[in-house]
Amino acid sequence: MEKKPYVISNVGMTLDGKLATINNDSRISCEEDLIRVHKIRANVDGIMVGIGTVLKDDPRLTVHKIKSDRNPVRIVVDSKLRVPLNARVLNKDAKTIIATTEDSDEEKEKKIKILEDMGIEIVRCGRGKVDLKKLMEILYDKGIKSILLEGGGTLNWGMFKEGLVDEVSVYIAPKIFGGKDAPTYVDGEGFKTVDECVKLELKNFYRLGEGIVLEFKVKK
Ligand SMILES: NC(=O)C1=CN([C@@H]2O[C@H](COP(=O)(O)OP(=O)(O)OC[C@H]3O[C@@H](n4cnc5c(N)ncnc54)[C@H](O)[C@@H]3O)[C@@H](O)[C@H]2O)C=CC1
Ligand SMILES: Nc1nc(O)c(N)c(N[C@@H]2O[C@H](COP(=O)(O)O)[C@@H](O)[C@H]2O)n1
Repeated sequence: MEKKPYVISNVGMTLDGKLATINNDSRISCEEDLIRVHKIRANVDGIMVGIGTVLKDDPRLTVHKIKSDRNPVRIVVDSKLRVPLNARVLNKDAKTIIATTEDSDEEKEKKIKILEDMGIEIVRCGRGKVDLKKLMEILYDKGIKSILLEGGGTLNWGMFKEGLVDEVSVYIAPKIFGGKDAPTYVDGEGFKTVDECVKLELKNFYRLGEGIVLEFKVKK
């Protein structure tokens, strides 16, 4: 696939690979790591999350831990258009694109109109769930050449499965959350065999605050 943004997947996870506790407490990264993430945010064209993350964390998705004169475009992948109208990701601090499906009903069309009146751009691709490959092409054509993918586990799975991630950086905190239903770095259905899995090449690792950062390139 030629026309796609360069995608960096980043999370803060526990040693057991969790993104949050079973009660959705996702405070994993130390302050030093959040500053590292905001340095990446300041250098990409877009920050992308799934609607699950918006509903659970109500993130701002701006550069607010370091000084920066620009905010990337915020991209929310939201098949059923569940985004609350008072979500912080819809505020005026940065441009926001909501990616949803081409499926249509009266209620959805009404909500699209409200969101567009609020200045939110709506991109429609796919049926049932957002077609992530098509979305990448559309975003590239809009000038978004690099994206920081910030989860959660369901969207991460979709992006890895489609081969759309180029680089991985993870912060591993010295914590163990446990819980088979706690969100992990990559959820979804999972690959059935080792042959199918995503293969990575370790590029760098270092101590940061109380934890460790690992950086990989995705083998294509
Ligand atoms: N520690 C960390 O670094 C982070 C933690 N989190 C945590 O992750 C959890 C949220 O994760 P999830 O519930 O998995 O939600 P998610 O943020 O991955 O969003 C999933 C949603 O994405 C949408 N979607 C549309 N098309 C899709 C496609 N083709 N493939 C995949 N998804 C598609 C669907 O509407 C789906 O419900 C929260 O507990 C949050 O706190 C989230 C981000 C980072
Ligand atoms: N890197 C990282 N470490 C953690 O411990 C986290 N919980 C997250 N969460 C991601 O950051 C978003 C919050 O962004 P704002 O500070 O509100 O701008 C959250 O929605 C997750 O995508 N990340």
